[in-house]
Amino acid sequence: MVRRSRGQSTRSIYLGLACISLSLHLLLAIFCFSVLQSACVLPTPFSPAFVPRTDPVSHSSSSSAAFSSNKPPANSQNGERYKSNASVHDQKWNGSISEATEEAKKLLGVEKLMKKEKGRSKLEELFQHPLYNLPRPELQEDDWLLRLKTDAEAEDSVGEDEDEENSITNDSEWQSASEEDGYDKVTWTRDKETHPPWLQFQLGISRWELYDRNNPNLAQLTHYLATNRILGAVQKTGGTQLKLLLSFPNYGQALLKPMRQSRDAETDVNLFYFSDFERHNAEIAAFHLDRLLGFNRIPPVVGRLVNITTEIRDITADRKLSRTFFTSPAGNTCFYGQCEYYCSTENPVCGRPHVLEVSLAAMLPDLTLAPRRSWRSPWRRSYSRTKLAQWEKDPAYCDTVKQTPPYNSGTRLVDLVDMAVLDFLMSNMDRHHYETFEKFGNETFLLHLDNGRAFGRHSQDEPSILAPLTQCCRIRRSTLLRLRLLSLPEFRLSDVVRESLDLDPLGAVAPLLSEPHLSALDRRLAAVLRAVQTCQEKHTDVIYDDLKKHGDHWPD
Ligand SMILES: Nc1ncnc2c1ncn2[C@@H]1O[C@H](COP(=O)(O)OP(=O)(O)OP(=O)(O)O)[C@@H](O)[C@H]1O
Ligand SMILES: [Mn+2]
Repeated sequence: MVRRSRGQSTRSIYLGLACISLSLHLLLAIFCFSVLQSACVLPTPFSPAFVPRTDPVSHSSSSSAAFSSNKPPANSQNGERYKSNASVHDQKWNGSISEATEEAKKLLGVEKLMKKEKGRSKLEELFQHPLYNLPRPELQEDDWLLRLKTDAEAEDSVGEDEDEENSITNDSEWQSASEEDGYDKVTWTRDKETHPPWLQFQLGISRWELYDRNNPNLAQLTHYLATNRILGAVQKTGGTQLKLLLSFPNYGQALLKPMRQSRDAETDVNLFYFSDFERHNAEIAAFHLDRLLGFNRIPPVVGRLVNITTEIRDITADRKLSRTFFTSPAGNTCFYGQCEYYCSTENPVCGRPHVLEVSLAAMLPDLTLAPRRSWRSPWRRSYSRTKLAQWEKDPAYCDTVKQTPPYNSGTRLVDLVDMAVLDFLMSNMDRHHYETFEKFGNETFLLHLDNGRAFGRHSQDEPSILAPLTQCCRIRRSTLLRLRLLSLPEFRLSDVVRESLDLDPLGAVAPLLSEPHLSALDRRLAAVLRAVQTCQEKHTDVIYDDLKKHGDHWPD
């Protein structure tokens, strides 16, 4: 009797355990199902991991959409996307849990997305910070570099265009060219919406910056540079190294710099700064870094894979360039062009066998429309193997500079310091000149053009690049506060640069900056902050307070 009841109770314990185990499994299954499902519906075009990382060229459209995204992921547009994707997956995953798991495993980058969800996007958070959204002064008419002529002006000026500097006559000038083979028919009107991205970019240049980071045109511009058909390619004159000017069917142009050495090759220690090769990835990374520092003073640059046989050799009308093409012993198409440095058979630019990585920079308006002034940098190096420049010998050099126009008034000196900070972070020793738009006189930003010799070495820093800061002990408050922000773990400079560069089409081929270069950025940022600290210990007027007009709630 006792044995039977004991047998019964053992059976009910087993039954109970089986029930508990079953419900636990069920719970686990429900939990897994919900986690996997949310991992699959999270991707939006704002997330670079959403993009298959095997086809860099075709993925550029979504990646450049991500480019301009400064909005939080939880905006209404994404909310809508979330809903519709969820319902698709509800239908799809009516099958068993194991099927669902398999489906989930197949998805690329799920793990990365889940991490990202947990960690949020540092880049998006950075661009939402008040220091990146300072109220801008209302722009007056003469604060824009270019403007479209009114109908009346356009009619008056037929045949006498020289009268009107800085104005574009709209479509009439382009009509004749559109008859040429390959160009698009011009359908632009005075309405901004009808303008191709390159024209919107040029019309958006103001006295204070090259572009507005929040303008959606920026993404369209980089997308079009990365994907548009190449109609023409000629050598670009000016400067010392090989570069090409590409033309597109919508009349846009781009400045091409080719990959000349492996991305991770550190500059040879025995090469002078003025003998180093230029790097295509440095041009791309410099644009991203400048944007992350809140400067917006480098024309947008994007990476692209080009077929040098079909997209350059076969279409170029530049005889001097086409004569330099050859097939290497390894069967790769190569060319070397004509220029002062490294344009010889011994230093060819080669495809694999035809494909070459390049950087493409959006072109500034033609010099006839928007003339620029080139300024010799007071901290220019000697470009000699033996001589030192004056600033390298005289510790009080800045006292002289401070008294010399245009550095004796306005913001020119702190503009130079901004440029020195950018250059120190990326170790660019080649800033011999800088340019400004003539129209804006001395009250304007400095163009940070030509960054090809940056990011040459990661294992070493070059303190002399910071001379404008260490010798003048002056820095804009907004710059300093942004630098401090970028030194915090939640916005760490290396992390936001990595995330930003991941959005470039070439980021899918290999990281545009290797990890040692990224950590060098953090190390150098700490050095800049230490230099400011040292200045503050000796001087009281280190900070140029450009934030006063925005209220006094900023920390010191
Ligand atoms: N995005 C651009 N749009 C229009 N013009 C540009 C652009 N970038 C550069 N330039 C012009 O082309 C010239 C040459 O470009 P860059 O300085 O990059 O070439 P480089 O061969 O590296 O020159 P250098 O030998 O002087 O270092 C620049 O001085 C500048 O005036
Ligand atoms: Mn250069």
